[in-house]
Amino acid sequence: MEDYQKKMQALSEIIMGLMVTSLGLMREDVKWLKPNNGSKPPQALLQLNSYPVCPDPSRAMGLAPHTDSSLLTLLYQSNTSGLQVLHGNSGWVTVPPLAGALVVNVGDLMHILSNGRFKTTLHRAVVDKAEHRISVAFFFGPSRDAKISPLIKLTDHDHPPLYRPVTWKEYLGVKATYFNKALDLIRTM
Ligand SMILES: O=C(O)CCC(=O)C(=O)O
Ligand SMILES: [Fe+2]
Repeated sequence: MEDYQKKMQALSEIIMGLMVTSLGLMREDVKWLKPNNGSKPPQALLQLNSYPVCPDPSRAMGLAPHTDSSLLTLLYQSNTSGLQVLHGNSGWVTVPPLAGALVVNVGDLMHILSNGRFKTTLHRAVVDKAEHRISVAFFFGPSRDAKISPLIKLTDHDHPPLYRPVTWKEYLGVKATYFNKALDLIRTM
């Protein structure tokens, strides 16, 4: 488990770097991503999900629709389908498990950091009538003291910052109270 977490941490940092550079920025524009001069390293949480067999899946939900509060989430799912994402006019779309593949979910903090360029993903988990399903979610977030706000280089007169600065801890508090309305609550305009 420890080894898994270390590998997920390293992979998250690589994906995070690629996402930042895809916005035309440098990794250095996100100070806490490459900790030096005493700044704390990025944090993460591992969550193990277990969905028992359900005789009538139409009458139960494994995990209610939500967005993750992380920057990004690396999700391993066993070979039973269950994860669904809300996709425009298509409604809930199943993300089938692929052997050897992980699902990468954009979380709320990435939405904030990118000033809405990367959209947080609304998703849910449904249950199966024949198979017990498990999934392992690795939530990657910023260092404890980092205030996450839209990256300054992504904002200008025409693109003002849409969100106020928050730490991960503060944001989790807002989320615990307001759930799927949390992102709207820290919106500045
Ligand atoms: O089990 C799944 O596929 C989804 C899990 C999930 O969304 C979560 O742990 O936040
Ligand atoms: Fe999730």
